Amino acid sequence: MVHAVVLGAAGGIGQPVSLLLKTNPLITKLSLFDIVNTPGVAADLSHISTPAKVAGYLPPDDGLKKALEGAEIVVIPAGVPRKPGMTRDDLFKINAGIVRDLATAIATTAPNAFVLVISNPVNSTVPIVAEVFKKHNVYNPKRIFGVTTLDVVRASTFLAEVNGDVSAAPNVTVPVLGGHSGVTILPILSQAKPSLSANLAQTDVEALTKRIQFGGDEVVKAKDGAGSATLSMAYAGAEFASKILNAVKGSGEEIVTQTYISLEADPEGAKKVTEEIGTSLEYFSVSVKLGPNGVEKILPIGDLNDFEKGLLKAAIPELQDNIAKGCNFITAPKL
Ligand SMILES: NC(=O)C1=CN([C@@H]2O[C@H](COP(=O)(O)OP(=O)(O)OC[C@H]3O[C@@H](n4cnc5c(N)ncnc54)[C@H](O)[C@@H]3O)[C@@H](O)[C@H]2O)C=CC1
Ligand SMILES: O=C([O-])CC(=O)C(=O)O
Repeated sequence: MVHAVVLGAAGGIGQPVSLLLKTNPLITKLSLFDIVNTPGVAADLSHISTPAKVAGYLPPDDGLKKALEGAEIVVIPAGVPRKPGMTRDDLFKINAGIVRDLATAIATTAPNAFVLVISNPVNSTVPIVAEVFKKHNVYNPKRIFGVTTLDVVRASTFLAEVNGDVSAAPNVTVPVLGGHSGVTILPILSQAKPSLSANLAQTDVEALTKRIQFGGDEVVKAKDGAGSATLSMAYAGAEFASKILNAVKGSGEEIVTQTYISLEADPEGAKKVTEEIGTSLEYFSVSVKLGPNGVEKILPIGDLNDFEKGLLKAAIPELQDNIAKGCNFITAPKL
């Protein structure tokens, strides 16, 4: 019996992610909120013969509060996407306020829900959600996640392609750490499983790294003004939600994934990661073990080669700026 909510459910990601959540047998109630079109999306999905009972909500008559009542997992793809020439940080102006307002509603109506933040810039929007929760005295860093699964999905696909066997992609894993924008995305290809093809030259590794870091731009360019990744993001978002739900269910299997979180989620694990990074960062996409309460353990980064150490060093200034910008938006808002 799980009540899942999608905020921004009528959008390019919102619709397909709602579809995929409707097919998750663990979800028994699916509430869809957006500023437009949710009654139609909900009516459409409600004809699918899976357990979840679907309802659509709009802002009038306290729709957001009604959608969130009793929510156990909230997925947030609300906000504007990029157009060619824009960075994710350029979305901050519009999306920061949207995410703040939605986080306020969650903090007051469903403070114990798992919150999965998709809206960009993720490096800043996750700190925004966390600061709003702190303000309402309901902060639990184990339950607030930046969804970076698309980077992980891309890494598997692109590496399988480079290794010459795309069909192997489902069994290829690459930890992707750091953040979710350009140089802050850190694919740790030296830890890929199965390991990189031995005849891959360093120039190929660098090209592959760049492709994973800028995979979002590839889609923005191909869509040519019509938005950014939606379908692959919906797949990734539903995969991540399913990992959380399986961990909550306590299936017994070990669930490890990467996600952008506050390192406060596991102070013991964070100590080691901070030592490995060499700088104290409040938020970082790390490998985590998930459990019934969300983040159970932050896992160490592990060995990096010199190229990866260089990537990590290059990611830190942008991450620091993005984190500070998100936190300050709530703690020191400009008048
Ligand atoms: N984390 C990640 O890996 C990825 C993140 N994204 C981000 O996801 C976000 C959404 O992208 P798309 O779905 O393509 O955009 P979209 O424009 O197609 O959909 C966004 C939806 O949000 C709704 N919305 C706007 N303000 C709202 C509010 N206050 N409350 C509820 N809903 C509201 C809109 O009405 C629209 O339906 C963007 O910020 C994009 O950059 C996109 C791809 C990957
Ligand atoms: O590139 C974008 O703006 C959307 C996104 O985050 C991604 O596809 O990774």
